[in-house]
Amino acid sequence: MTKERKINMTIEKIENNSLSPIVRDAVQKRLDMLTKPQGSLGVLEELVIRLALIQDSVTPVINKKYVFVFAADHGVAKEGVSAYPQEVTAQMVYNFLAGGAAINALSKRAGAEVVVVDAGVAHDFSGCKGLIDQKVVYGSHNMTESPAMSREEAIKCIVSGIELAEEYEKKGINLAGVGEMGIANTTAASAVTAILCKLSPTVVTGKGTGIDENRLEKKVNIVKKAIEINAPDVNDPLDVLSKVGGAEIGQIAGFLLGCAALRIPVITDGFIATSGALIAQALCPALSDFLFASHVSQEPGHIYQLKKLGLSPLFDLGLRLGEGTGTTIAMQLMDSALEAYYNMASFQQAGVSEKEE
Ligand SMILES: O=C(O)c1ccc[n+]([C@@H]2O[C@H](COP(=O)([O-])O)[C@@H](O)[C@H]2O)c1
Ligand SMILES: Cc1cc2nc[nH]c2cc1C
Repeated sequence: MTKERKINMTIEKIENNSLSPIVRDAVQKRLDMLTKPQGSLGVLEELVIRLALIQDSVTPVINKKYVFVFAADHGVAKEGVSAYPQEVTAQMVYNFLAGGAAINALSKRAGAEVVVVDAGVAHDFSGCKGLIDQKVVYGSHNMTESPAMSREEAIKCIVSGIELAEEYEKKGINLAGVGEMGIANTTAASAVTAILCKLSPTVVTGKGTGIDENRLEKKVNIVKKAIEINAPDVNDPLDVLSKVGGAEIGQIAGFLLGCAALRIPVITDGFIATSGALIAQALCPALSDFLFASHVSQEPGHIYQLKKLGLSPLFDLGLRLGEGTGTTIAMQLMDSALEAYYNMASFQQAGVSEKEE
């Protein structure tokens, strides 16, 4: 099967995944029987309903969670757009594998396994244990000089992401989180967001790992230059991905599509992961039905991305780390929602009087 065919078949599968009104009504009915004023568990009730709809079951299950950290480098790092040097990407990959990063600590609390994916790091990891090798590029090209990737590489990224979701479905995954690592990737995410949300780079570009005002001004100009030079076609998500995206953004987009096709609920993290979601949504608008947003990032463009996706973030904790950190906290909220759904007594069981008409 050609790679294009694989992508199209995945999109068709998502479009054919219906969300059953019968499941929705049954879950709502059960929630309303529990000993609480109707609707009083707020967003937790919505989480139960959405999980049930996605899994197409009135008894949704979350007992096999994974967080996928997609890592890649970006040629545009040469333009001085990040507060940290490019080699930090590979160094952090080793840190993830050794268990020393924030995502390792937080995933443990959430009961999720961390999966580290080399989507396009500019480093040779051969012989490195525990790393999933899906390297499409040794770092992207500097997008102020040429397209970040070729169209073929962008397509390869999407397909690798889809296939990863398929592989983990076989392992029984029933909740996924996506995160990333890549020095300078907020520059790529800003360009993708400016184009797909039709906003100025000035509005969506932020300080990433913590650059000062002076460098922020330069970063905005770099994003503008990359868009000017490459002229990505807003109606062609693969063109946008190849010209101003990056390998981790592309693999995240593919992974989200793969999860949606297989009815695996999936949570997106911060600004970069969500730029992958924008590419995926542009390829398949029905994607959002299968996607959750964990938090709202400090990056100014994140709220616009979430608006475009039609998703409400679950919390705002001032996070701007990435790695999938927000998704682990969202997983715990989902666990709480299901605990209430399965373990509360009904009005009848507890002998509590129901609402007066
Ligand atoms: O998730 C976010 O919203 C987020 C916001 C700012 C920075 N990051 C992380 O910081 C790195 C990119 O920042 P920068 O300044 O190098 O473009 C990359 O590794 C991301 O995981 C992540
Ligand atoms: C240390 C460090 C850790 C990160 N994790 C995600 N992005 C990061 C960027 C830096 C610089």
